[in-house]
Amino acid sequence: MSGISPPEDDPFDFLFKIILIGDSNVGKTCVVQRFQSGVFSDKHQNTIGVDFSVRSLNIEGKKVKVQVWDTAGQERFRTITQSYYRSAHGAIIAYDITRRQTFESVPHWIHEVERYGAANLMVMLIGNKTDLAENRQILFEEACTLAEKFGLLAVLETSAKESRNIDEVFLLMTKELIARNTLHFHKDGPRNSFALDSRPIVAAKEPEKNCLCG
Ligand SMILES: Nc1nc2c(ncn2[C@@H]2O[C@H](COP(=O)(O)OP(=O)(O)OP(=O)(O)O)[C@@H](O)[C@H]2O)c(=O)[nH]1
Ligand SMILES: [Mg+2]
Repeated sequence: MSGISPPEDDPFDFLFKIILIGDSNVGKTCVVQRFQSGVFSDKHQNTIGVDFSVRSLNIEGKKVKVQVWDTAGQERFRTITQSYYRSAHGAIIAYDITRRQTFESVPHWIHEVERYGAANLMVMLIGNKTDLAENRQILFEEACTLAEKFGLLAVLETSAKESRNIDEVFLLMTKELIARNTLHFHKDGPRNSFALDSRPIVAAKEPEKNCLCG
């Protein structure tokens, strides 16, 4: 496990904590690495517990700090990972488009989010490994149906290997979090303090974004 403490002189307008969950080996760590440093490594190591990374984005003139909590998919780490749900603002559930079993686990992950996450936690779904399309076992439409059924924000298909849709995932989530004004950075408060707005999040229809959900 590794930790991040933002330096004192690193101001930001928004801070969002996004937890990445899903079965083991779907590519969560590779997605985060691609987002954070633009690299993909075939060298595989299962995540132990939770790994933290951070990236700053500039969105419409606002400095947005995105903390990503990359969790272990393996069952034996479940108790550790569950303890991180509560303070996350967004959750990304990942499955592997070439392994149906990982898609069938998605309702389980949604249940985990409902059980351990905050009431207004924003949830989106990603189907990773689109570079292996010849081995595809889940159609995009199927994922959309599931996302709609559970009222998720969006579905995007990604490839960490070929860098497809990776930034888009985090941008979509972050923009929605800003748009719904869920988090207000208290410039006059203690360093890096924040408060959640009490307004409930209502999923917006955004068919033009190719997500078909909400
Ligand atoms: N072809 C392909 N392989 C990928 C992609 N993303 C990840 N992989 C491979 O899938 C395997 C698992 O990737 P990880 O990122 O470690 O999976 P994880 O979901 O973090 O697994 P846990 O940490 O155990 O939960 C590795 O061998 C990666 O190289 C992708 O987009 N395309
Ligand atoms: Mg991992």
